[in-house]
Amino acid sequence: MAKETQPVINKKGNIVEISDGLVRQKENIILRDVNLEVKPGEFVYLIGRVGSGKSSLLKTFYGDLPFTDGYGFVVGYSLKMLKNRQLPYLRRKMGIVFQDFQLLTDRNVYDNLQFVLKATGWKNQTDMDHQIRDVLSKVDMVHKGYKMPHQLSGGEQQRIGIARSLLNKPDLILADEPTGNLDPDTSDDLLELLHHICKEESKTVIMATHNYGLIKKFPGRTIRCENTRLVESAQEEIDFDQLIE
Ligand SMILES: Nc1ncnc2c1ncn2[C@@H]1O[C@H](COP(=O)(O)OP(=O)(O)OP(=O)(O)O)[C@@H](O)[C@H]1O
Repeated sequence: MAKETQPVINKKGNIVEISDGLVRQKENIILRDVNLEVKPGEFVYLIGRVGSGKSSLLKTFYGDLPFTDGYGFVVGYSLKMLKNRQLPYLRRKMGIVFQDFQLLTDRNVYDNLQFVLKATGWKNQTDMDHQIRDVLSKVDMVHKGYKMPHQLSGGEQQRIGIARSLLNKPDLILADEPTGNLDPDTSDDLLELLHHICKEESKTVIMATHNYGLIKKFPGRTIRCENTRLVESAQEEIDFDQLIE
């Protein structure tokens, strides 16, 4: 796959910028008047009640939902002008982490990672070996490459999910409820890892979560989806109890 060389930030220095945007699921408007600016290296939490639009917003960022109104810029791409053929390039610049890990169950960790590399155009075996080792070491799983997904704990599977998200050296990580299937201690470890990757690897992270305990433990910029709008306020002003479903 050819390299795309346009800068991942826009003229205002944002890696993500939406102004006057709409987020839709078919004919339904999920979020309106969406205004959001994210600088490289930020860690942003996206919160809100069930069905408030967190996943829809993330899907809009990775081109899974069309962006039809307003200005939308993500990692160098205009969301409005996005062509189908550009989707693989956009998605190479971002890593996506899902709640349910989404590992291929019929192959081991190494082959899961190699599958993604091959699908995104990597050919040289030595380069692939090196890259797989590198991402596994970032999540402290370098000796688990031979394991099948079912031989790993939930926390370990999510570490592999994060390793997979790092394979193409993305600038942005989108994590949709990444701790949703993990127990509290494992969730803490995972958040520590994501914050570490944000800081040490200079990645931008946008994470949707219901786990407000985690936000209190690992503070960060917090944006709410509320009544079809995005609302931002200082963390100490958020009444998390109001948000519990
Ligand atoms: N594939 C779809 N087709 C039509 N409507 C959808 C689809 N997926 C989600 N929706 C609707 O869009 C709205 C927002 O859903 P979304 O999944 O973005 O919310 P969420 O905040 O991520 O919720 P949760 O916390 O449960 O993950 C909901 O009303 C939902 O029913």
